[in-house]
Formats: sequence, structure tokens, C-alpha cells
Amino acid sequence: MASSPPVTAKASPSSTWQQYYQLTKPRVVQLIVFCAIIGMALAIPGLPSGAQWGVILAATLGIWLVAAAAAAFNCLVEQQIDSKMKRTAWRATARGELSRVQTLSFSALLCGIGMAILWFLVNPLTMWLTFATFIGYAVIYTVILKPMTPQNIVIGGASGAMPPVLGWAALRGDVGPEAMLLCLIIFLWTPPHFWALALYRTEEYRKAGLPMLPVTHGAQYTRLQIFLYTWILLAATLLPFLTGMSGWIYLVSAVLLGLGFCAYAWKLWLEYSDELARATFRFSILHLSLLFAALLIDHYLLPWTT
Ligand code: HEM
Ligand SMILES: CC(C)=CCC/C(C)=C/CC/C(C)=C/COP(=O)(O)OP(=O)(O)O
Repeated sequence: MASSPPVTAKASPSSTWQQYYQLTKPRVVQLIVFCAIIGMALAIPGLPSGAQWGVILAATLGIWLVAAAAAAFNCLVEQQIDSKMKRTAWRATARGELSRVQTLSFSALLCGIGMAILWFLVNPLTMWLTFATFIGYAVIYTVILKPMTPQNIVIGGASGAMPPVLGWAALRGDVGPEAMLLCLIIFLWTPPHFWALALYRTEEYRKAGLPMLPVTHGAQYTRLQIFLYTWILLAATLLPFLTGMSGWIYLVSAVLLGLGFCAYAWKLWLEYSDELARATFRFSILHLSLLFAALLIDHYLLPWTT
């Protein structure tokens, strides 16, 4: 049972199924799986054939299950930390409503089924890459980097950036430069995504004893880093067009979304408010979702590229 006083701002899910489901961080994992699906779509010219639909379905399910397992494992490791922060204190693990054995079994079951699906119905490369991603997030980020360094999410973000590579590998059986480019985009997107949230949650992270950038280096330094990252991200998002991988539909979307993100970061730099930081965080999610949707639309409407 978590020993600290209850700090939760959100009610704990009422049914046990809901409690397990929430441990999988469903909304984050949905976007992760979406990015993997875009990786799959870009790996093949035109619409998938009958057999390819089967691989797409299996890969989507397999990646989903392993990502969900990684999220649940994170909740297991961070039981004590989660119980100290308002944002996470409602989790069943933090409240001591699901035991360590239950959570570990749940995570192992999801991971095992997901890996078996990837091994038997997709290909071994995708399974190994997905497993490496699981280790990257669940162990290297969660256990080692997160409590150790403010660069935790910069290095740990590499695992969150892997989904397009996993999707590509599922359909092509290799790791193409196009997929690596999409990986680079998510990698550069992650710091401004997370630091915007860390800015308006600084006190919670301080109390939990986590060395997030605003805790260790202050808000002003973090705002500067967010600003710089959004410009580097904007430059990186031009590369799919510049390398002939995507066409003008993607280019226009990338420029508009990128400038939007830079504008949020600029305003945040000039005059900080928690509300603006929250809006920047929300925009980051819209940014990545629409950017990847644009890649897909562009791929099907301008099929002569790639
Ligand atoms: C190590 C890298 C990452 C870190 C540290 C991180 C951190 C976070 C945190 C702490 C939240 C919770 C916000 C809340 O409770 O209100 C969040 C939300 C979210 N993140 Fe990330 N994130 C990372 C990578 C990613 C990636 C790779 C994606 C998708 C491709 C993603 C998509 C999302 C989404 C969709 C939400 C909103 C969840 C909701 O509204 O319930 N994140 N992120
Ligand atoms: C196999 C595969 C594709 C794995 C994907 C790994 C994965 C789930 C990455 C998402 C990153 C994530 C949930 C960060 C939340 O940060 P946090 O863990 O610091 O947030 P918290 O404070 O809410 O626990």
C-alpha cells in the first residue's frame, strides 16, 4: 500500500478492468500505434494487398500490446513516485489497489502475447526491434535515466521515437532511411512535448524527487530549450519533402504545424504562464498527430513520390 497521503486530483477507475486498462496509458499508446501504422503505410507503394492487410493487422496488434506492456511496467516501477504526484496518484498501482504481482503478470502477459504475434505473424526483426524498444522505455528510461539525469527524456525519447521504424520493418523486413527520418522527427519532438508539461508540473516533479529540466536548471532555461528544439524540429520536418519522400501536401502541413509550435514556444519564452505551457503541451500532441496524418494523405494523394 502506498504510504504517502492521498494527493490525487482524479478519481481512480471503478472497475478492475478499467484499472488495468488505464495502466497501459491508452492515449499515449494510441498515438504511438498511429505513428507505427504510418510507418507501415509509407513502406509500401499504393494500397496494401490482401496478404499485406494481414501483416498490418498483426503488426498493429503486436506493437500495441508490447507498448501497453511497457507503459504498465513503468507504472509498476514508479508506484511510489506516482503516489506523490497529483497527475498520477489516481493510478491503481499508486493507490495500492493492484499489487506488484498483478501488475507484473499483466505486463508480462501483454508483452508475451505481443511478441508472439510479431514473431509468428510478422517477422523476427520487428519482434526484436519492438522488444528493444520495450527495454529502452521500461528499463533504460524508467529505471535508469529518469531518476538520474535531466536529459532523461532526450535519451529515453529514442524509444518513443521507434514506432515508424517498427511499422516499416513489419512490411519491408528492414530498417529504411525513410523510417529513420520519421524516427528523428519524433525524437526531436519529444523534448518540447515533455518539457512544456514539466514546466507547469515543476513542483510535483520536485516533490517526487525527479530531476526534470525545470527542476534542475530552472524555468527560463527550459523555455529556451523548448524554443530551440521547436526550430530544429521544424527544420527536420522539411527533410521528408527535401529527400523526395513526400510531396507538397506534407510540406505545407509541416511548415504550418512547425511554425505554430515555434509560435507557442516563442510566446512561452516571452511571457510564461502555466496556462500557456499547458496549451503548448496540448499543441505538441496535435502537431505530431496532424504531421503524421499529412504524411499518410500525401502518400496516397500524390502516389508518384517515394
Ligand atoms: C520519453 C518520451 C516521452 C515522455 C517523457 C512523455 C511524457 C508525457 C507525459 C508525462 C504525459 C502525461 C500528461 C498528463 O498526464 O496530463 C504525456 C502525454 C501524452 N503523450 Fe507523451 N511523452 C513521451 C513520448 C511520447 C510519444 C513518443 C508519444 C506519441 C508518439 C506521446 C504522446 C502523448 C500523448 C498522446 C499524450 C496525451 C495523453 C492524454 O491526454 O491522456 N508521448 N506524455
Ligand atoms: C514497444 C513500444 C512501442 C514501446 C513504446 C514505449 C512507450 C510506451 C513510450 C511512451 C512514452 C511515455 C508513455 C512517456 C510518459 O512519460 P513517463 O513515463 O515519464 O510518464 P508518467 O509520469 O505518466 O509515468
